Amino acid sequence: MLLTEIIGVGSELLYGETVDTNTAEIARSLQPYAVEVRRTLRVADDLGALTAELRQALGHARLVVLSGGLGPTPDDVTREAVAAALGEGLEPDPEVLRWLEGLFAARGWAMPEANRKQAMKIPSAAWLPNPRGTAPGWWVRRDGLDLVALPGPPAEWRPMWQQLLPQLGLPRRAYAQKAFKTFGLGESKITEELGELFVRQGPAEVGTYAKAHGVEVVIRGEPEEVERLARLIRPKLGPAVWGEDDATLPQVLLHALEARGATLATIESLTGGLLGALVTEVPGASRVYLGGVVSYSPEAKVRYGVPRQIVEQGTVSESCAVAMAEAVRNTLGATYGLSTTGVAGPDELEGHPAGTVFVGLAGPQGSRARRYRLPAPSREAVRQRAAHAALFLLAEELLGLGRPLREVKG
Ligand SMILES: NC(=O)c1ccc[n+]([C@@H]2O[C@H](COP(=O)(O)O)[C@@H](O)[C@H]2O)c1
Repeated sequence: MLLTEIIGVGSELLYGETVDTNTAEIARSLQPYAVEVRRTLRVADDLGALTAELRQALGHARLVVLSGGLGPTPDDVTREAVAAALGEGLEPDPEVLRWLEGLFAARGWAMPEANRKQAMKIPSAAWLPNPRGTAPGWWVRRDGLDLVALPGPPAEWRPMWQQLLPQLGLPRRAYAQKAFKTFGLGESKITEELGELFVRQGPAEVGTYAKAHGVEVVIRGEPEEVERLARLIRPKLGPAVWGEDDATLPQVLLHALEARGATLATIESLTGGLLGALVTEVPGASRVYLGGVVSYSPEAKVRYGVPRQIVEQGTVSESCAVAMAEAVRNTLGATYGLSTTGVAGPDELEGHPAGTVFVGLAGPQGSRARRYRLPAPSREAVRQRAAHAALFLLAEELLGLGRPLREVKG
C-alpha cells in the first residue's frame, strides 16, 4: 500500500477556532485507491514546525497532501516549508505574476505587494490553477514522491483536487460502500444486535455513526464482502431502516407522501422553522408541502387555532402537540399536520427541563403525539433533534418504521 500523509496547515486549526474538515474530506476522497493514510495532522503556521513535520512525512510517505498556508500574508509559510524540506529554492514565475495582477485589475485594484509571494515556486513543482482564489497550488513529483499543496478554503481546493486526483495515477482498489440509515435504535443496541457482523477489520469494515437523523450503519471495503455483509445486516436492522446510501429523511418522506397523493403542513414552536426548512430542502417539495407556521408564543398558538384552554394548561404537553397538528391540518386542508413543542433550553419551561419535546401528528387515522426527553448539550442540538423527531413520527405513519429490533426475525 502506498503510504500517505495529509496535513492541515494553520494555527486556527490548533486553537479550535476552525475545525479541520479538509484532512477528513481528502482522506475520504482517497478511499477508492490502494493507499494507506498513515497519519493526518494539523500544524501551526510556523516555518520550523511545518518543515520538520514535512521532513518526517517525506521520510516514509509517497503521497503527501497539504491544505492551507498558501495565502499572501507572512504567516502563510507552506511554500517556504516545502522548499526547505525538499532543499529547493523559491523563484517568482512571471506568468503567474501576470495572472495574479490580472485578477486584481479585473476588480479595479492594484495588486498588493504581499500577493507577489503567491507567484513563488520551486523548480520541481507544477502549478495547480485555482479557479476561485488567488492562491494557486503546487504539485511536486520527484524521486517517486508526490507532494500536493492546496489552499485552505474548501471551495477553492475541492475543484483543484478533483481535477488532479485522477492525474496522480494512484493504484485503484476494489472499493464499495453501503449505508443503512436507521431510526429509533441507539449505537450500542445496534452493535449488540449485529454481534459478530460488526467487523472492524478485514476486507470490509462496519461502522456506526450517530446523527440527528438517526444512527447510520456503514459498511465499506471490498465490494464482494460489502455485499455479503449488507445482505446479512439489512434484515437484522429490519423496519428500523428508513433509507440507504445518499437518501435523506425528508426526501424519503416526501416521496412516500407523493406516492399516496397526500399533503403535509407543519406548525412549529421550539424548532422555529427548522422542520419547514428540512422539508423544503428537497427539490419538488412543493408537490406535497402546503406550508407551515411558527407559533412561538402561547397567543400565536391560539391565533392559529389551538384551543385557548389547552394552551393555558401548558404548551409543553402532549395535548398541545396534538392540538397544534390538528389546527394546522384543518387550516391548510392538508392530509397530515405535524407539530413540535418543547424546551430547547438552557432553562426549564413550565417546569419541564431542557430537552423535553413533544411532537404531534394529525392525519386521516386520527391524532397522536410522542414525548421525548432528549439530551440537551445545546439549544441547537435539541432543536435539530426535535425537528427530526417530528419527521420520525411521520415516518412511522407512512413507512411503518420504528418497531423494536427484537420483533425482527432475520
Ligand atoms: N412551546 C414551545 O415549544 C416553546 C415556545 C417558545 C419558547 N420555548 C422554549 O422556552 C425557552 C425560552 O425561550 P427563548 O430562549 O426563545 O426566550 C426555550 O427553552 C425555548 O425552547 C418553547
